[in-house]
Amino acid sequence: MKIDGQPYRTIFPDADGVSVQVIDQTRLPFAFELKRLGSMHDAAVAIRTMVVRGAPLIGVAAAYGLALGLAEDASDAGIERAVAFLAETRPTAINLRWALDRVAAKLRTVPISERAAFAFAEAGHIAEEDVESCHAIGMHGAKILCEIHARTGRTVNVLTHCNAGWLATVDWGTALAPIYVAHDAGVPVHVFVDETRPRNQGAALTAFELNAHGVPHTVIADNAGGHLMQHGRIDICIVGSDRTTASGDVCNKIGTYLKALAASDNRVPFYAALPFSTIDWTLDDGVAQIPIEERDGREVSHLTGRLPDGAFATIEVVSPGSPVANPAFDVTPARLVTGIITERGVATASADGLLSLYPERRAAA
Ligand SMILES: CSC[C@@H](O)[C@@H](O)C(=O)COP(=O)(O)O
Repeated sequence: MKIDGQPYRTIFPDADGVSVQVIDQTRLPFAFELKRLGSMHDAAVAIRTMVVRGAPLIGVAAAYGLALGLAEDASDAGIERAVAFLAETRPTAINLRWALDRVAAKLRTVPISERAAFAFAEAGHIAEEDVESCHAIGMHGAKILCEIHARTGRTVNVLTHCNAGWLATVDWGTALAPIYVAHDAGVPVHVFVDETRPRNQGAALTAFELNAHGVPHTVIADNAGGHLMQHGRIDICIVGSDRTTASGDVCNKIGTYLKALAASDNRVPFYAALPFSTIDWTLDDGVAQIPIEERDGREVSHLTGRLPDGAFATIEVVSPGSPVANPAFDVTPARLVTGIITERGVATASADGLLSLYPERRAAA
């Protein structure tokens, strides 16, 4: 994706060859700044504080974090310690654990002196694969948008929640990739962007991306989606996922479930777009089994933004002393999901649907 005409990825190796650069997402949309991650500790802090966020991106960041950790201690015990340390930075997105396990498994047969460099290269491979997967998701998902346009003959109105765009991945995005592909192909698309309280990833990040790419969009309060659906103003919902069960339950940013309920009530198709690295084949009941991250209540009680003089400021918005709770994700059961868009195509949200795209998982299932 391009910012002011210059192509960017959200994470890339630094010119020094031993560290990585990331786009600092805590500064967007008001400042576009890069941040250097030079150690495993830097990577862990960046993931925890959401300098980098979005399931596929934190997987890649964790893989680079592991490589940086091995530069300090590449022993078997060092690998285990680094994996445990990075894995607990954010509990819900399975991509993080998946990326760490993939790198760690390959490292076992690599001589200790070569492990850090091997892991750094492997993190790069994961990043490349993510770009390919997300582009393929875009191609498959764009067909659905083209069909809607062909049927209705007018602009396709998409509702999305949180940020599942290129900022949440290495490039392209998941839920937004079909929108970019369709828009670039000349299909008229307009996106209703849920602001996505408490951290406002929709208002800040999705709107920033769509602006940068010239995709028509409108930011709405989180509670507006149901009303728009009742009045026929949404043709399709597309969201991302942080963890998808083998049975097709989709865990995504808090509030996604309510959008799926409204979509079901109004017969609006509801799709989740995700790469294979987001599927947790060990789970079959998302509500019961997926760990939901509980974040700091300050994200609910306070808001950060820009003052008229350009300075960043954090203000309190909740009655002082009132308790707050901040579950960061919720689970949308498969029965509310029309389809799952992956790099291999579109499947029904069910065990059979996912296995039809990933037949190699049949034996394990
Ligand atoms: C392609 S990203 C899918 C999800 O990671 C995205 O929708 C989301 O919920 C991100 O949550 P975040 O808490 O900002 O990391």
